[in-house]
Amino acid sequence: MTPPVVLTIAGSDSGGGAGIQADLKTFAALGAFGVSVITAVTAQNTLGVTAIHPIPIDVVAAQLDAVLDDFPLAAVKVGMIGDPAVAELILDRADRLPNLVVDPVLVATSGARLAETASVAPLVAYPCLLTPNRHEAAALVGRVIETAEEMAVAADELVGRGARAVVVTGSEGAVDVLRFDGTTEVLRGEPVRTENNHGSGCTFSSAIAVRLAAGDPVPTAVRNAKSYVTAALLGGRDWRLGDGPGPLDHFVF
Ligand SMILES: Nc1ncnc2c1ncn2[C@@H]1O[C@H](COP(=O)(O)OP(=O)(O)O)[C@@H](O)[C@H]1O
Ligand SMILES: Cc1ncc(COP(=O)(O)O)c(N)n1
Repeated sequence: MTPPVVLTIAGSDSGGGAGIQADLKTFAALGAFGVSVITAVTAQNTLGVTAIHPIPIDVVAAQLDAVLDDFPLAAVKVGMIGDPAVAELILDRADRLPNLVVDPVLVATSGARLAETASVAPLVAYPCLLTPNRHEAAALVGRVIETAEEMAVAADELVGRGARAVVVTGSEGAVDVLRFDGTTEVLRGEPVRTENNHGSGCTFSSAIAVRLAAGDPVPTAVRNAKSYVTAALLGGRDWRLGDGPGPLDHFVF
């Protein structure tokens, strides 16, 4: 059977654990056919980011149009965009981008700054499914977020700005908060004791996109994606693929 096509619009991670590389592995692992629009090339490994080269906007647009002109997209995941012009491009083509999941990538797990808050601002007001981690949600609402209650208030505020649904993720504690359709759901996962969490956010948002493409309602897609990330974190727990926080085992199944 022909698989559903899922698009990632994101940056390349030379270390293979996050960005486009994590997205395409997640798509393949969960049964989707992945296509990609690369917005930036990062020189990166498990220890950090040493260079960022944004792709010129006309080349980003050409990639997007090449994909749109030939593939029936079932869902789209947006990761690192780096430049407000890319956000504007996505908004301009948004009526052809179904099941839009936006991970407002601002800071890498290693702490390196990957984008300015202003670059994702135009997308935050679009009715997409937003997946900020606690720190990204804090940058978007302009205050520190620590507790699940604060995550819920921030998610509600971001829905108020136009998002269709918001999941604020809590990293190691494995507690995420979903705000959708007027209700708040606190998702309590199994906390995995691991150093290897590089790309967990990219993997989570990509898995949500695949599950939406498969027809899951939003809360089911988010729960299924969370189970997949937990399994991939468990699978890669003992891997030693670099001196810093390593990647997940995307093909754990
Ligand atoms: N150590 C962990 N154990 C269990 N779940 C985790 C762990 N680290 C991250 N997660 C989960 O991975 C998903 C991605 O979240 P997060 O790591 O916060 O994203 P980001 O990479 O953007 O910081 C969330 O569902 C979060 O709860
Ligand atoms: C190119 C690129 N995109 C995104 C991330 C965020 O990774 P994480 O999922 O660990 O927050 C990254 N480190 N590099």
